[in-house]
Amino acid sequence: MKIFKTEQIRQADAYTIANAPISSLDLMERASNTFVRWFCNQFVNTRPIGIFCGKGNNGGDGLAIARLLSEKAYQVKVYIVEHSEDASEDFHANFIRLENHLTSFKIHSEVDLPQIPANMVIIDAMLGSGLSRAATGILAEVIQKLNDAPNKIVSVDIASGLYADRQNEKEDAIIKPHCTVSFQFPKLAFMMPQNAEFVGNWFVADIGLSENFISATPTSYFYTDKSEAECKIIPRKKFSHKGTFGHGLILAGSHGKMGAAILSGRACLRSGIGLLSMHIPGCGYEIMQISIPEAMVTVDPDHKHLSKLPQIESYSAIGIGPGVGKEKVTVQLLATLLKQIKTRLLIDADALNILSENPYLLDHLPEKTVLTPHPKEFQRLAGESKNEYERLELARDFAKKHKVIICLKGANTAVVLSNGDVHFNSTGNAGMATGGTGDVLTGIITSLLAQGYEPEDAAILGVYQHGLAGDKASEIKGQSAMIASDVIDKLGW
Ligand SMILES: NC(=O)C1=CN([C@@H]2O[C@H](COP(=O)(O)OP(=O)(O)OC[C@H]3O[C@@H](n4cnc5c(N)ncnc54)[C@H](OP(=O)(O)O)[C@@H]3O)[C@@H](O)[C@H]2O)[C@@H](O)CC1
Ligand SMILES: [K+]
Repeated sequence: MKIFKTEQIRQADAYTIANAPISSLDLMERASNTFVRWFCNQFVNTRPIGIFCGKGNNGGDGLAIARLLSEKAYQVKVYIVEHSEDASEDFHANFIRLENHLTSFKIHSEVDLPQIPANMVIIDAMLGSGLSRAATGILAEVIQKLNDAPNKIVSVDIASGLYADRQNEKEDAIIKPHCTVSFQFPKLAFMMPQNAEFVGNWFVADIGLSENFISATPTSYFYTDKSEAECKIIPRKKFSHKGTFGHGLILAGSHGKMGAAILSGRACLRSGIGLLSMHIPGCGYEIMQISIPEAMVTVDPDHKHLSKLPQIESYSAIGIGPGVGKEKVTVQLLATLLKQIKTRLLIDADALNILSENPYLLDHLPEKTVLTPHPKEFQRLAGESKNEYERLELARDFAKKHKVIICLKGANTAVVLSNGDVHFNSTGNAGMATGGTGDVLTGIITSLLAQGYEPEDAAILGVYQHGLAGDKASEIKGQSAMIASDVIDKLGW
């Protein structure tokens, strides 16, 4: 799914109005109807509803929603926050339509703020994608009051006060909704973990903006949902044999960190690879043979660390990093690998830290190498950033400069391609913030690379499947009890 910036959403809106043809007022009615259908599935009409409207089109949606809900026998109270003398045309039209149904209350200043009954559901329609500056004055006061109340808040399109695609200041007044119903597209702001409390659970309501416009308009931001991920899966043909699905090599482990090697190896095998070899230090030989009988093992001459690159010509993909440490001999091994490798490569964990500490190696990265840093590893690699928007830009620049693919791990892991495109992931949960899940991801993506998936697809699909398996694991174990091995157990598609 594409993610558009505010200006592009406005253009999609205008294009639809001009070409559908549909009037802007009817489009607002359609959007409001879509919202109401969603809302009625969530909340019964015995609960009072309080709708807080601004005076732009977001407020216009609020007024139309108020009328439509009251037609469905909801008890609705409408509050109009008088932040401006002027109102948008469609706000005005809906204000007139509403007058036959309901009286509205105007909020000019603090004294007009209403008492909010404890069971009232709040609909936030004060400011939408037209936010041009931080909410201040009476808007900020209403936002503060609603945030302080224990009531459920549902934001229309986007939380009032939250910029759709740029950074807010720390002190900005922003609604903290339980959920957001966004029209047609998710907003870039929803992808930023720092905004979690200003988004809540979010849903996209299709309001029928022009398909032609959407498909013809380029964007650098995408959201990988189920249908997009499933399209990438290459079906296994009936007459396949193990040679069909590649032979991967994972270089992993050191004394005390053989678990990382085991997790990545198991995940690799559970993700469809034909054959897997593991190159590990001497101390891990028996551990590995017993833990993963399906894997072939080559043993490094060094007992505790990886020091010597094995023969690599026969492999269709190589993954390196989980648990390898940063010993001098391992730095040397990575440098040799980068010189010799002619196949697909993934670099993770300590191997990324080796790159950060030896930046000359960055110039030797093969094109479309997949890097899987968590935020701290990325910071070591590319430098500090003030916020998540800045970090994303840094990742895009880094990916373009070094022609690599970066999976920036976190909630909504961002897969940044070497052309600067960003694919945010839709699966995964906080239960995956536990040791070893990164090693699992290394195994999955190495497996897909070895099977012949293009590196872009391997990264996007691998990240998606990793999160999906995490979601399945959390359903059974719960987020706090699940561990990385549970994620591996739930792999499979
Ligand atoms: N996507 C779609 O196709 C559809 C979108 N629809 C809906 O339209 C919404 C966007 O509407 P919108 O452009 O009128 O913007 P919205 O946020 O309601 O109003 C902003 C108004 O307030 C002002 N203002 C801005 N910041 C301010 C501040 N801090 N404090 C005070 N004032 C501030 C600003 O004027 P300004 O002062 O900047 O000139 C403007 O007058 C969108 O979110 C969705 O709900 C649907 O109806 C149909 C289809
Ligand atoms: K809103």
